[in-house]
Amino acid sequence: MKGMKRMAVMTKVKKNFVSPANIGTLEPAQKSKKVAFQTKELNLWYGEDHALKNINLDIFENEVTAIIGPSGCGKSTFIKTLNRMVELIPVVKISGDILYREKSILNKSYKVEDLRTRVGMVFQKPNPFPKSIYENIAYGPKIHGIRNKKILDEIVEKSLRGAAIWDEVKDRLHENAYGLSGGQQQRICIARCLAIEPDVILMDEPTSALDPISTLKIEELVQELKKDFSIIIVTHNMQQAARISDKTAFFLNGEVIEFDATDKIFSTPSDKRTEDYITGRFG
Ligand SMILES: Nc1ncnc2c1ncn2[C@@H]1O[C@H](COP(=O)(O)OP(=O)(O)OP(=O)(O)O)[C@@H](O)[C@H]1O
Repeated sequence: MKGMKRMAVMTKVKKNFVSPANIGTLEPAQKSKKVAFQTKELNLWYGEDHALKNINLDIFENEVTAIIGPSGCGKSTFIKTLNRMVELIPVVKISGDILYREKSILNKSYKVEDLRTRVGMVFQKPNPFPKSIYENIAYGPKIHGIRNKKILDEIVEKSLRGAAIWDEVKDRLHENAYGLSGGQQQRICIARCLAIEPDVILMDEPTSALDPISTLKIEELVQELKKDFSIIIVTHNMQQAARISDKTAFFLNGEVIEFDATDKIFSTPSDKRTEDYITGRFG
């Protein structure tokens, strides 16, 4: 299975947390990184409401990209365009383009099912299925036709290890996931996402419903996961963006005001509006 190596790396959740003082020190490898997503003059309307305006962003692989901005500025809308979830809303109109691994996902011939196996999503509120922990993780692979119990067992273990929750649940795999704490449920949702072996993980405020310790665990996990995945995280928490992201995009009224290395955004932003937002003068 091609995820074996990837999963082996993911089993170690390191504790070498990036402190705000040394964030964003971009390694030389950065220059050779590939672009996972690229949006070109992306516009989106909900009926008459122009929610995204001329968005041009490059999302690099093996990086954490934080999307910040005040409520209603289009952050969730933006990430939901990347897995085409937004098109479930009938009034939505889109112009421009979104390239995933250099192919237009807005092209009618691009199958949304293919996209969703490459681009996983974790939501604000943990949303496990009302099933056992095991079934939550095995669900996606089963849908993709994997029936062999031994292979499913391996995927479940690797995914739970990858989401840094194996040790906590290994003895209760057949208990209902609803019996776990909110923070554990969120890591189950991340494990469920890993089980389909995505390439990109979209996270929409994944820690906003969690206590500080669970939040820290998810933040550490994100740092570990970026070795194998590209992560895009919407957050209202400035410290979180500063702690865990490599790049930050500041959205305001549907526009990207500034997109840069996170240390630059948080130390010397180019735009006064970015500075006002990150220093809490508005939003
Ligand atoms: N399903 C929808 N139908 C119509 N308008 C919508 C819909 N979803 C979002 N909008 C509008 O699009 C704009 C952007 O909303 P979005 O949820 O993307 O913002 P956000 O930055 O994620 O906000 P928050 O931080 O509060 O979650 C808002 O004006 C919102 O009212």
